[in-house]
Amino acid sequence: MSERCVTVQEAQNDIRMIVSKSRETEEATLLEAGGRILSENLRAGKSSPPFPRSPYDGYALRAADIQGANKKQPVCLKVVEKLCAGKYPKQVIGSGEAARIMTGAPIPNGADTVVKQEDTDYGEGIVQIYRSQNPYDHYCPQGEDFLAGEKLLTKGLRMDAIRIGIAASAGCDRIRVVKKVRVAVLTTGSELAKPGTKLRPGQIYDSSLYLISERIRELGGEVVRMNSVLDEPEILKGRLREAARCADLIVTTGGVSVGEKDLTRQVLSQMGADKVFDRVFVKPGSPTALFRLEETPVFALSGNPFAATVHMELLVRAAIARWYGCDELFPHEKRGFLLSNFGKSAVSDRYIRGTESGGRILLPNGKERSGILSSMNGCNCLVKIEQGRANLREGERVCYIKI
Ligand SMILES: Nc1nc2c(c(=O)[nH]1)N[C@H]1C(S)=C(S)[C@@H](COP(=O)(O)OP(=O)(O)OC[C@H]3O[C@@H](n4cnc5c(N)ncnc54)[C@H](O)[C@@H]3O)O[C@H]1N2
Ligand code: MOO
Repeated sequence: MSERCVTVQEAQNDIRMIVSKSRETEEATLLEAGGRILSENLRAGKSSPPFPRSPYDGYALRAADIQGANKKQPVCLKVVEKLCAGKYPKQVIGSGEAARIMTGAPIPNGADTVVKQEDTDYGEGIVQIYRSQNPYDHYCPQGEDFLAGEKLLTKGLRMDAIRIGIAASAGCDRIRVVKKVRVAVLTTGSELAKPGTKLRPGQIYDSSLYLISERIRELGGEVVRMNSVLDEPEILKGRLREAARCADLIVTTGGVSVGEKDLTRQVLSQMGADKVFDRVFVKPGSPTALFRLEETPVFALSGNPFAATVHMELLVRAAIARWYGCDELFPHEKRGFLLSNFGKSAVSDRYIRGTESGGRILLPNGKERSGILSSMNGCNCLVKIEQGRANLREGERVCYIKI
């Protein structure tokens, strides 16, 4: 069968076609909701604040009563009630009256403004007011934050601290979320050693297993299998079969190049997996392939940890975004400026590591080969160097994706 080499955009279109949006939802308490994806719109049951409230410690009164008041000619009002936060007013404020009020307490009917206590003599029975105010100055109306029935959060949004706070402010203690996508991560390579063990000659520590698994969790997935697999076809087959039984997506690394022990494609084909594409026209990680094993998408990433990271962000993340119907997770391109020069050109688009702040991107000095991971420390974006562009200088415009 002929080789299918796709651009990143074509690969992302393929992913949209083969990964279906999950319909499975569950309930999560607000304490469990961080990072989860809302599966239905969240509407306010009640207005917030539920009553007009005081933004200051002071006196609630009628603005008409204090017109022209100042320190030399104060207005005296009778204090008819004291209202702390949590109390509900019993009195209606009439002309010539005021209520002592604390921040957060309901403003009583009849009053239309609150004068800060610093602008009074702090009187208890009678208070002197030293300033004039307009109606609804220093006044938080009912529903100032949101009204009952208002849509506060749209389905497909990812819950973060602010959104959890918004849900809580609307009185929700549980929200409906999309069930977590279950992902199996298999790294392949007979040279891979488990961190914490002693390296034998020829071995290298398996960084990608931990890197990819943690990234899946950061993106809201559940890692259901984490296996490091020897370059042995039968072992790999067994692991892939198990993974297909329990996972919605499978991510493998290594074994996709042309070497004698590069078995991943071969094994997947022997298992009857359908090939979606063989290669991506991009550097690094051009040997990245996508298969479908019994309907489960299998992302076969290349072994070099940085190349695996690039395709984790461009492709696996696109799949997770699709699964959740969450556009915020999708690796959208943004535009920025380089703060460093970049010398290499490429026959295809190339992604390099960078650190972005305010649209300005610093590149680490050297150490950018796809097997090098340590210089990723502190990086927060992947910068796209378009095919044919060479000798990029500081100040040039580039596209990047945030990670
Ligand atoms: N003759 C050719 N050789 C290679 C080509 C080519 O076109 N012709 N392509 C190169 C490119 S580009 C890449 S990318 C790699 C992809 O190779 P594989 O995906 O088969 O990856 P491996 O050979 O298994 O590993 C590559 C490299 O990364 C190390 N590795 C692998 N897994 C891990 C891990 N989990 N943690 C840390 N390091 C890992 C591995 O030891 C190798 O050094 O092929 C090129 N070759
Ligand atoms: O595509 Mo590879 O990661 O450049 O060596």
